[in-house]
Amino acid sequence: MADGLSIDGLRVVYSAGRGAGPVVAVDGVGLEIPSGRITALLGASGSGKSSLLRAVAGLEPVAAGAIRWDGRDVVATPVHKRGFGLMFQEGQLFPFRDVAGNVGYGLTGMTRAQRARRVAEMLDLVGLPGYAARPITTLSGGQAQRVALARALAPRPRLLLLDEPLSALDRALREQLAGDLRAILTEHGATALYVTHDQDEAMTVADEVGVMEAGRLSRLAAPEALWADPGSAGVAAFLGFAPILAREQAEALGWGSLLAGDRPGARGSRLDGAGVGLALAPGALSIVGPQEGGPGADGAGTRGSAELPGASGTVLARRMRRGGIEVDVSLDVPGGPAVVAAGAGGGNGSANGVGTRVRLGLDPSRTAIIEF
Ligand SMILES: Nc1ncnc2c1ncn2[C@@H]1O[C@H](COP(=O)(O)OP(=O)(O)OP(=O)(O)O)[C@@H](O)[C@H]1O
Repeated sequence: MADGLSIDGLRVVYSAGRGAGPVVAVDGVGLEIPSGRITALLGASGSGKSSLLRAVAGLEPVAAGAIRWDGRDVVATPVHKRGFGLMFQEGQLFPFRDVAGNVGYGLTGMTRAQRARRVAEMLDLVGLPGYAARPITTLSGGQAQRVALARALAPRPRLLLLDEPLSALDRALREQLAGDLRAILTEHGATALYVTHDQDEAMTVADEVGVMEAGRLSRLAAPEALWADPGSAGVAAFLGFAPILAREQAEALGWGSLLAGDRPGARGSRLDGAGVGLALAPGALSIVGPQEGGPGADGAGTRGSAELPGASGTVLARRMRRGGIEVDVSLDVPGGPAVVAAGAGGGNGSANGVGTRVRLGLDPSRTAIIEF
């Protein structure tokens, strides 16, 4: 008997109203979350992430399939008897209670002293010691979400369901809280299903990340494995891989060896057919010098890596991104130019301004093989 959450062939179907056909929001998903592990679900808007989480919570009816905890089907169990904790985008704290009143809300069958002890323990865990008497209305957005997390964890739920818990916060806070959240959940030994559309957040928080497309779970893997092998063009595009070069294009650029089966992370069985391509992850390309033979080119530093040749293109645009200069380059590939983003390193930009011809190097570790 499997420990933890086990979902099998889950379907969630909505009726879309008069005249319209039903909407299949979750279409035959299987997923296991072993006890003590955190799984995040990523996917475009409307891919079915929230519907899946809500069905597990008991908030949406299940059209088909099973949801089991420790091997026992909970589909017929009402929401409040599943023993699952919930946390949403807006913490939905009770504004008329103070912090302690919110965190202690679900703690039944305890003496007042026991409850106060548990509340204090939870506030320590989420980094808000001493906040028990604070009115909810005086909290910042980040503090409110920490209180919401403390409230969700306080009754020791066997599974914690988090739906976009950080989406209402600004980027810097989201990044910090995502790291804190992982530490808190792991310290607490929590089993969790975490829904988000932010891939950095998913990869920071979770042990395994699933990508949903149109109601189906396309891929489920540990973050590094997902980056090394996104599996399909759809998942790769969702993660930000661009472009995905066809085999002929990769070969014409001199990068065909990266499609070889003995590459770490590559799945050999894929490589027999012609229908494979090379997907470039963000940061895979960077300018290594002016185009060979062009003005100022001396041949040095024009190779992409020890084994790979570089590729030439024309700079179309430049921008500042996360402290570095990034350029859009129109890369000469068979079948027409492909516009790619590449790092330009430091410098004042006179060497690689808009319109100049440059040579791009490829970091082979930031590429993946895709099956079409
Ligand atoms: N109550 C509802 N009635 C009818 N259709 C619904 C209902 N809730 C969701 N849907 C539809 O089900 C599909 C999946 O929606 P869902 O909210 O699960 O996706 P999501 O991946 O969580 O999206 P988002 O990131 O935008 O929240 C969408 O097509 C949506 O329009």
